[in-house]
Amino acid sequence: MASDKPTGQSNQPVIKVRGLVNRFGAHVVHENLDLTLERGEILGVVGGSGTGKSVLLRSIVGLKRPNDGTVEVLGTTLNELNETQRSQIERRFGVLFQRGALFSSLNLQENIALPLIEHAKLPREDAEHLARVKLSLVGLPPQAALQFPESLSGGMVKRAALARALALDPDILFLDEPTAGLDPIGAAAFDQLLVTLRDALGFSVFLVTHDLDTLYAACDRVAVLSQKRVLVVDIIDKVAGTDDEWIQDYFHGPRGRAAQRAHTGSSNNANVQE
Ligand SMILES: Nc1ncnc2c1ncn2[C@@H]1O[C@H](COP(=O)(O)OP(=O)(O)OP(=O)(O)O)[C@@H](O)[C@H]1O
Repeated sequence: MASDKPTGQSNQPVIKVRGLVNRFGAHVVHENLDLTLERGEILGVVGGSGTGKSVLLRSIVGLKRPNDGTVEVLGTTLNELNETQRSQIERRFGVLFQRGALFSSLNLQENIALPLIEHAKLPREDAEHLARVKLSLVGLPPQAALQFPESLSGGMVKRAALARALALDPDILFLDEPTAGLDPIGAAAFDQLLVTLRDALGFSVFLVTHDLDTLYAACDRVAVLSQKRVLVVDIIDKVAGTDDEWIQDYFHGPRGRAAQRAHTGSSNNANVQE
């Protein structure tokens, strides 16, 4: 289970989604969806394929305009903002998408320096120096700075993409399937890195995942998307106990049981005997 949350400057939630509606033509993806991300927490967002996890993430970061409802971020309601105000808020986000994280024609140092040059207007030399600091923060060796994405393993690419998402010291980190495509050891190392960085830097995390190990290892709370809304959001043990077919299959199928055993260090039999 993740370690204790760091104490934030305020107890206000960092994201408040209320009454969210998203549609594509006649297809309703979200209907009156409510969700809150508390300051300093890692919130895992799960649900069956097509339940709208990515659309929810995109609605919050401003890539999809909701059809109705409000998204409040860091105390500000997004749909009341003009373009300049919106881009100021968006600078406080770090986003790591499943695909297309890095530019293949730039080495890692240049990739991570880019937002620092474009948004923070740093001179190239300073930006690249900071980029090397970020790369070491995510556990990459100094020589990785001059390597190109295609020469790296999947795990190194994810770390580099995380370094880029952290370039502007975000308040909120959005991750879409960060451990997809990683082997179990690489995925576990990424989960641990995420918790360590959150503890050290104090950001809040909105994490879309299918990875049960990530839910157990890194998330403070878990939100389940189903029936066009958030069906339940709570600590993982309570979510796993919810009376719902998808939740029971997901958390108590063979993979769910294995993930639970790996993270509690006890078997279900031991629990039954208690
Ligand atoms: N740009 C779009 N145009 C039309 N329909 C879309 C668009 N983006 C998403 N959808 C639809 O919205 C629904 C939710 O998509 P979304 O990608 O958010 O699901 P998801 O829960 O992230 O799924 P998965 O776990 O498979 O990644 C799907 O039915 C999808 O086809």
